[in-house]
Amino acid sequence: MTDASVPDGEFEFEHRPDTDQSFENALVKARAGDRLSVADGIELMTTGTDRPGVDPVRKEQVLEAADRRRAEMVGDDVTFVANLNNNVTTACNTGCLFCNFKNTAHQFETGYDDDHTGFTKTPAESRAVVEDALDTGIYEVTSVSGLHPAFVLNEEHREILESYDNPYAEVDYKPPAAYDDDPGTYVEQMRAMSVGGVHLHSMTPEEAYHARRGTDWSYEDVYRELKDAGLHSAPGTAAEILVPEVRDVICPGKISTDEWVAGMEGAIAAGLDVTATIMYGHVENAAHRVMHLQVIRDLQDRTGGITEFVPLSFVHQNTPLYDRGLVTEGASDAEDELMIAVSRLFLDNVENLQSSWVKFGNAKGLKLLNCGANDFMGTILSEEITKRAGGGYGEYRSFDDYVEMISAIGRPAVERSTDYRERRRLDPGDGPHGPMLGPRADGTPMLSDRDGGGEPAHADD
Ligand SMILES: C[S@@+](CC[C@H](N)C(=O)[O-])C[C@H]1O[C@@H](n2cnc3c(N)ncnc32)[C@H](O)[C@@H]1O
Ligand SMILES: Nc1c(NC[C@H](O)[C@H](O)[C@H](O)CO)[nH]c(=O)[nH]c1=O
Ligand SMILES: N[C@@H](Cc1ccc(O)cc1)C(=O)O
Ligand code: SF4
Repeated sequence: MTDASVPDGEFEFEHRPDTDQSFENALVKARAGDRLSVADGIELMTTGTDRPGVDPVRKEQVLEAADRRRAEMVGDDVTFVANLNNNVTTACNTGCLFCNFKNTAHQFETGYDDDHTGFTKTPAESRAVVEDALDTGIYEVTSVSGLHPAFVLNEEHREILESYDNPYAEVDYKPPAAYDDDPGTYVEQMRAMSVGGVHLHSMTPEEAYHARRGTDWSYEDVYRELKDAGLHSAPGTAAEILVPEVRDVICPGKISTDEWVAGMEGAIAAGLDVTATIMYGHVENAAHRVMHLQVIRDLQDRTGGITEFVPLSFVHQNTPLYDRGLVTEGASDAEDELMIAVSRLFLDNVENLQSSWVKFGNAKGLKLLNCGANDFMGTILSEEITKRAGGGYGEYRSFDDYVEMISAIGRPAVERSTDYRERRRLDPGDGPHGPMLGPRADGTPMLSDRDGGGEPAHADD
């Protein structure tokens, strides 16, 4: 398999999917549950490096092996969480070429005239959003945001940044007075969102980097302070592809692979669970995907702190990568299936593998639950990242949608906590369904008057 979405001859990567392993050997190891090498993983991801394109028979063999491994590792339950996404701000100067979530920060400055689609919430506004959602029964709030130049960890951090001669140029800092809306400090946002016993899942390694920029503070210290302010676990986005030659193309302004790993280790050392992600289907090839999986597996060997792995399929429509002709499309169905399957087979130390209905839609999202995935994400209630990138699968799934879809593939539907330790099996014959694990949840359907977003909630759509 080549990197199909890349226009011919565009990138001369050092790492290419050629190996000295054979597909058959790799498949034998995968079926036996032996630990796979990167060369093995590349064979499975490509269905053989000795032939062009995906071989449909071999692909089915890989998917079947992964589905079996899923059943052995975690059983048949399909889990999901009652959660809310709350993005604090879209202001960001990092300039990732795959991202249309952000708006450059100067557009938020007082006196900027042209219209823009961005927003910044004060801590009080964030709290109000979480408060409302708590009444619907959510267990978790997930909060990921742009790196607003006025955002700082705490007042001590602000003083340090203000002591620079030219803080905007040197450490991407401008005081709140320069902007229409003030995000406050990260600590204030954590305090605001961790209201009423909700589980707060926030602060990606990229955001943690921003929360310590211009200081010599460790990631562990920063995450400890955030934890004291109410943070419970950290999302492992900003991972994208953890191979430098790919980051150089798609996100040259972002933290490096090593920095991402250091951030995750800091969060885990501070006592937080973390998730891990890969964002694939753009300029990278199958070798990069498997190299990324090895970074994750090594991190998990050292820490055991990763609760789930989330393959995020690149949504290309409204992104600079697409506009500039650097990619022509996202991943194919076969690439999505193999990404999930090889993640299950390669990551022998990560229990939970998420199928993201936001990225894949219902039909493919369900299919992937038979290719190695065991988790079907969360209700989320609102979504900005995929929507702004041009994705059309909506912003919400109800518990009834979940039970209907998961039952349709013959699997038990299970409400979970963020850390997967609390679980509640739902009885398909006993609807209407609502959450029970959240601090204010009592089984009432979350938003009974809303539909499932951008597409009907049928397993066969
Ligand atoms: C939008 S950022 C917000 C948090 C923070 N700024 C960061 O970079 O971690 C969260 C993640 O969304 C994902 N993302 C952004 N644009 C995407 C796209 N077009 N398709 C798929 N995933 C995307 C990336 O994996 C990114 O790390
Ligand atoms: N895959 C996507 C997620 N996943 C995160 C989950 O919703 C949940 O927060 C996590 O499993 C921890 O419990 N969130 C998105 O907004 N978009 C996705 O594509
Ligand atoms: N916010 C990310 C997805 C995500 C969030 C939290 C996680 O723990 C994992 C993945 C996106 O939509 O692209
Ligand atoms: S992915 Fe995150 S860091 Fe990169 S531009 Fe988007 S919001 Fe900013």
